[in-house]
Amino acid sequence: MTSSVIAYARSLVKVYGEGPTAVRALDGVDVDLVRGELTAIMGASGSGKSTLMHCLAGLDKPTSGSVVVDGEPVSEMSERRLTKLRRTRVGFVFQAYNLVPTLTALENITLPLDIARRPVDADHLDLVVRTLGLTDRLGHRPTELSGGQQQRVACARALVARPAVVFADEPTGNLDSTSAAEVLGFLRRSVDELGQSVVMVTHDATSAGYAHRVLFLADGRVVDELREPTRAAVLETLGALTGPPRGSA
Ligand SMILES: Nc1ncnc2c1ncn2[C@@H]1O[C@H](COP(=O)(O)OP(=O)(O)OP(=O)(O)O)[C@@H](O)[C@H]1O
Repeated sequence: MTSSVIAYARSLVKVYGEGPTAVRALDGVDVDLVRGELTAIMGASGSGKSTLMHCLAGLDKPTSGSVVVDGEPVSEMSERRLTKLRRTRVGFVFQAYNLVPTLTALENITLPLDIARRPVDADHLDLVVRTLGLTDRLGHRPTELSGGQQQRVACARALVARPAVVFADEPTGNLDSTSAAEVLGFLRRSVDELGQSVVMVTHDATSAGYAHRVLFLADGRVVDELREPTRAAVLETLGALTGPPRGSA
């Protein structure tokens, strides 16, 4: 592994259930995630995208194989060490923003650090808040913010602790196209300007176009990848994997 790899998986297998009904969600995945890049994971429904992300992030245990994040052997960790890793070394953005409704945007952003009893680096907080365009929204509660603004708060919350990797699962799944473009633009800036490493699961070719690199899964395996993807190239690759794309004219 070179220092340009922030996280990797080797021979990763995840089987859900047992016997004849067992599902092999990951079937021997080898992947290197590059430091300071936005990596998108795409593939048909059921291809294993969420399972891969959850195993990489220490949210789910692989059946076999290994995961290393920022030099830490995630796949071998006890629950206790995993909890610590999730608090300090990885950040999460989910489709549902999962903000605490009674807290302001600023309080939501600093909550993980407060829970971990870690100090807030005011300069970094300021940079993250400015990068995400939230400077004049910090005193607002989630109900006073648009969906796009709430997801930007969730992104700021994931970024503020300077995690090794931010994992985003369909981060724009609930957003209209304008808000989605804003959130994706800010996620990309967090990579280009703050040096963050981000892994994002998405169904959407336009979203994948914001990534440096797209990995394509089929039947629990990485079957293709694109660097500096365009929407058209993503659609073409998906089409080759799953048949002609629908509504892609
Ligand atoms: N907890 C679980 N128990 C049993 N089977 C599961 C579980 N989680 C996922 N699976 C199965 O594993 C396979 C991969 O699921 P996964 O959610 O990783 O796919 P995905 O590509 O993220 O799909 P989608 O795009 O629909 O979210 C699917 O066949 C799914 O039904």
